[in-house]
Amino acid sequence: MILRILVKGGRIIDPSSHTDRVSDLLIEEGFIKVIDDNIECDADSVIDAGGLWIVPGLVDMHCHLREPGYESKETIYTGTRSAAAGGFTSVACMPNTQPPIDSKLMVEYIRLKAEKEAAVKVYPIGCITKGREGKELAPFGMLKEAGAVALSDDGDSVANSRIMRLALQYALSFDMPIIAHCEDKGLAADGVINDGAVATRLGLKGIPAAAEEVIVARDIVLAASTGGRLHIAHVSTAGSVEMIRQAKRLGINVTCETCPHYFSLSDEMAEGYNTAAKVNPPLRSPSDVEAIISGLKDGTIDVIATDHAPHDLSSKGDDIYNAAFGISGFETALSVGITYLVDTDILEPMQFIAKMTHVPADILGINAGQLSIGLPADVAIVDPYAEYTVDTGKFISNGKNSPYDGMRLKGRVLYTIVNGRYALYGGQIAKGDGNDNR
Ligand SMILES: NC(=O)N[C@@H](CC(=O)O)C(=O)O
Repeated sequence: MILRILVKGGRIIDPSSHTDRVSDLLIEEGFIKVIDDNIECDADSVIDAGGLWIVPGLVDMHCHLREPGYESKETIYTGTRSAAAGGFTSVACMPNTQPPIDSKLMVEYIRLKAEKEAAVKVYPIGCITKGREGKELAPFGMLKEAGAVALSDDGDSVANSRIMRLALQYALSFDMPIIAHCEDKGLAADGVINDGAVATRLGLKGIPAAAEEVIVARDIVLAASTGGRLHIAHVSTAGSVEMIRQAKRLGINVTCETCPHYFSLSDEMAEGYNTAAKVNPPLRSPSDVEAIISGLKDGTIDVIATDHAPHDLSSKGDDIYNAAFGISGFETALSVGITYLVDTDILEPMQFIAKMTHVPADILGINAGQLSIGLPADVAIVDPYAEYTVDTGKFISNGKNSPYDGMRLKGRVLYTIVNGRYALYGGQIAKGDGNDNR
């Protein structure tokens, strides 16, 4: 096992300490030991990081690892290796598994399985309601005690406003955020792509922006009246961004995330009845994409999360009506951000990295997303200039469902270090104890 890793001459970007400078970083026995210019010492592994970014291991507050219940789509083993390939060192997984994560036992199951098999740190998110049925609150206190970091019925809204109100109130006692999937099922009906010109041209049933926005509005009202901690998941429309902007101005306790596909792709991707572009909420119009970008720029949108939603080939198929919603997102998230936000000068590297590191970590209340002396060494080393063509056949994830397949993107993760051990080395998933393939 490697005890010392010395990273030489990289651009250290640590938004939590407002650091952006070229320096060396020394990792010893799992922890960040020194960050300084010209560290001279013997090390078991030395990385020449000239021209590379050294960033805190990325934190994803919204992903689907599919275990238990949907192991043909993904497992904790494959999903966390896919996360490592994308530079993530901490991921929070959604509870829409089978059975759902709505009890102490289920949270413990995920944590034990992760302890044995995961390549990165896994933080379970518990259900808001028992069985995700929207009827009765799950036991928040027990979920928290077992290690759940947030609550969500993701995949569905809590349709009953009274239950949602109770959830926001009750979660306050445990200081847990409620992560809201905002979708009015009556309005979304059996739509498959965004309701708009593209849906009309293709003759497909649309999901209107209002399906998201009416629930965003409701949940903001409920957060205002309860003081509860509301985090709105996968924001996709201009109307949602504007409401959240106003809510923040009014001092309402709300944060939100968007996903790489909502700032880089529009509903035009559905052309050719492309099932890889079918996702919930759907890819929206170009003007929504613009609004998401301005929300990221002015800070209305706090977090970039992947909503990594892997599916097997048979769940996607060719029939857009029957295909499952979801995009396999871990392995393209960072490069989509570099290509569409940093390279285009919309965000500074520091602003961009903040939304994928300490900001989601702070919302979840986990000790991650920063490069500080004495903290566990969770680090990603990235070549921000490397261009490549996405080939989903090469994804580590079992989910090959990505609309970026064949696209040119910029930015590659070369090394991912978790607790001072390599999970990714030279772009390859590490074997054995994490340091065997050096
Ligand atoms: N985001 C998606 O398109 N899919 C999610 C669930 C969901 O949020 O609908 C999934 O679990 O596959």
